[in-house]
Amino acid sequence: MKRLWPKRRGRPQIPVSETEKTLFGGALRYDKPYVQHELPLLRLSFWAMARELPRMIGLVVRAAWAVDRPALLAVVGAEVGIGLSGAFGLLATNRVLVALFADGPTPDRLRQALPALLAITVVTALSAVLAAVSVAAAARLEPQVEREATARYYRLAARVELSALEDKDFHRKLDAGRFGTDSVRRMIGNSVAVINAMIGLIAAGSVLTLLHPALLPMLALIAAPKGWGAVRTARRRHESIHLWIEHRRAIGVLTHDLTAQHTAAEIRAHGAGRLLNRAYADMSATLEVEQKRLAHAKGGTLLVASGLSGIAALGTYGTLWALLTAGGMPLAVGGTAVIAIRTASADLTSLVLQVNRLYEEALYLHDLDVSCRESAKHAIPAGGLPLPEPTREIRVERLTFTYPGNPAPSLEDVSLTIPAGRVVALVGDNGSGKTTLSKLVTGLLLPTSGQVLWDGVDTREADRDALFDRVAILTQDFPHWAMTARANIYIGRADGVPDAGRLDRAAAESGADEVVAALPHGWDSLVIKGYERGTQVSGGQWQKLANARTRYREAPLVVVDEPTSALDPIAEIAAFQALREMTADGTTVLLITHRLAATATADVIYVLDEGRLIEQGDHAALMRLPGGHYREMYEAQAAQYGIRDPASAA
Ligand SMILES: Nc1ncnc2c1ncn2[C@@H]1O[C@H](COP(=O)(O)OP(=O)(O)OP(=O)(O)O)[C@@H](O)[C@H]1O
Repeated sequence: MKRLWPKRRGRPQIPVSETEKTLFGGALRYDKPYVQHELPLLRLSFWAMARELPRMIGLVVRAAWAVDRPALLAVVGAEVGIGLSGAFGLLATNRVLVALFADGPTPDRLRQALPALLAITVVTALSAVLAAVSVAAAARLEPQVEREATARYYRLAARVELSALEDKDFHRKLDAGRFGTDSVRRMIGNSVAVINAMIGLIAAGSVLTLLHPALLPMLALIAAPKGWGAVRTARRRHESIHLWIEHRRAIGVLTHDLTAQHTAAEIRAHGAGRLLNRAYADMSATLEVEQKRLAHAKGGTLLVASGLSGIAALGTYGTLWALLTAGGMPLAVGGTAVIAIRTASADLTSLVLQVNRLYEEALYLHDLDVSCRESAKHAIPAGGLPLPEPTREIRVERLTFTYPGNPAPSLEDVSLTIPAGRVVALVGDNGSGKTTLSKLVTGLLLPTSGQVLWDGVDTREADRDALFDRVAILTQDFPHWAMTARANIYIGRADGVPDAGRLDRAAAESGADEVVAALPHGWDSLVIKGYERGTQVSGGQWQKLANARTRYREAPLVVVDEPTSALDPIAEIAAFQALREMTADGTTVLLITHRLAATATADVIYVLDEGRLIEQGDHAALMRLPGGHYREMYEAQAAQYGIRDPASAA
């Protein structure tokens, strides 16, 4: 059968159905980091894999040692015990056979065999107890190792600089790490199986060598084809999974859309459901062909492996026969040898399989390691210069910022001042740099050149945690936390003690109180559908909850990016009025909006265009600028309502 994945010649193409071409413009390829593992894994020879074995087991042992030494020692101790019991059991079996095949009356021979039989019973029972100890200790280790690895990964990920997250390469590495957290757990089971098979093999091999030195190479001949078959089948399966993974994903995307809520209307009214169902039938038929191919290939490989193994077994048993008939080996020893050969060949096959799996998991574990190291390298530093209390002004000086990988800067040579206790508005066309500027002001991004100074303290050198503590943000795409309405507000100051009075105030000021009053379980309602106490809230209601969250933070600088985009006209007017009122206690409001009626009352308005600051002043001053961009934008909006601003008449 034609290889789908020719050795060392890159990635072949799988058939692309008409459906995929129509719906996805071709095969749906993952942009995921684990694709990078396909080739190294498949190119690695079995022997290279075996050489890697100690390092891989070392990784797991170190992780386990760090979280639960007693459990690790219990697993290792039990596995060694099981191996030794196996060897002892084989020797005892030999004794039994020697006694049974000896001359003399049967009752005497049985009496002779009795001590060895009792020893076998004890050893078998001990082995069972040790196996239970190993399973229990491994089960205790697995979740701990996984938890520790996962917690470390997410702890580090949550501290990464925002600019690093914008870097595609870093993001890939970070993303790849997620798959490694599962691998650590799975590697414990694999490592235990590898240790178990190795000890069993050494024990059976030693006993065989003791019985007759010619038997050990025979054993290798029996086991080798089975090992080859196992690796070949596993590798072929692995190739297939990676090669077809996007295809399966595409099928998943289709079937998910068929039952999703947000597609339900068009699935029915536009007939999209018929198209998706046809697409499912088409794509799953292609996949079925691959599954059949795999099954045939597996059958063929198993047949060849079993045939070769059978020939080797025939040779081995022939040798045994020759040794027995030539009188070079007693019959009892021959019997023990047969048992030892069967045990050892099962251990060898299992060893090959488990090493194969271990290697695959180790690749993902390596990703986790890289991801954690890179995250630590790009972490927001702890500590730094303290900020004067209270903040009087934030100054932006000759600020330029370029996103990683972007050819041009998103902000260029921008200088402006944000005085405390004022409403400062940022306006400009889409993509002019307003959101980016707000992220630099709040220390979420650091300048490429120039500086942002909080009362003279550069955000690069400031204690960033202290800086974040003074900021509340409401982004355009604010998070819809899948929690209760109450938790959606409390998370606004997640490290503080929940304060019910503050929550009530924030809710009243933002209109969230009315939203919550209408929810079936009030503040305890889950604002996600599909769960008990769950309910769906509208876009505008979400925005009120998010507004409340920002207010609950009670931070001296509030940055709001299109805070009213989903609100009805009355709620919008109230929201802008409430923002204005926030300045009464000295809070600074940095307002980003395209609703220019709202910026008319701002103390200062900065107009950005293609990353540059082009105009500044209050509404009246900007409306007096002939041919000004602000004036042009304002008049365009006002014209929709047939309004003429008195300031522009000047
Ligand atoms: N994460 C990012 N990675 C790369 N480029 C970005 C990123 N975010 C924004 N940009 C680019 O930076 C420029 C400024 O974007 P920004 O979001 O700051 O504009 P904006 O004025 O807030 O736009 P809008 O009014 O549409 O919200 C745009 O050209 C945008 O494509």
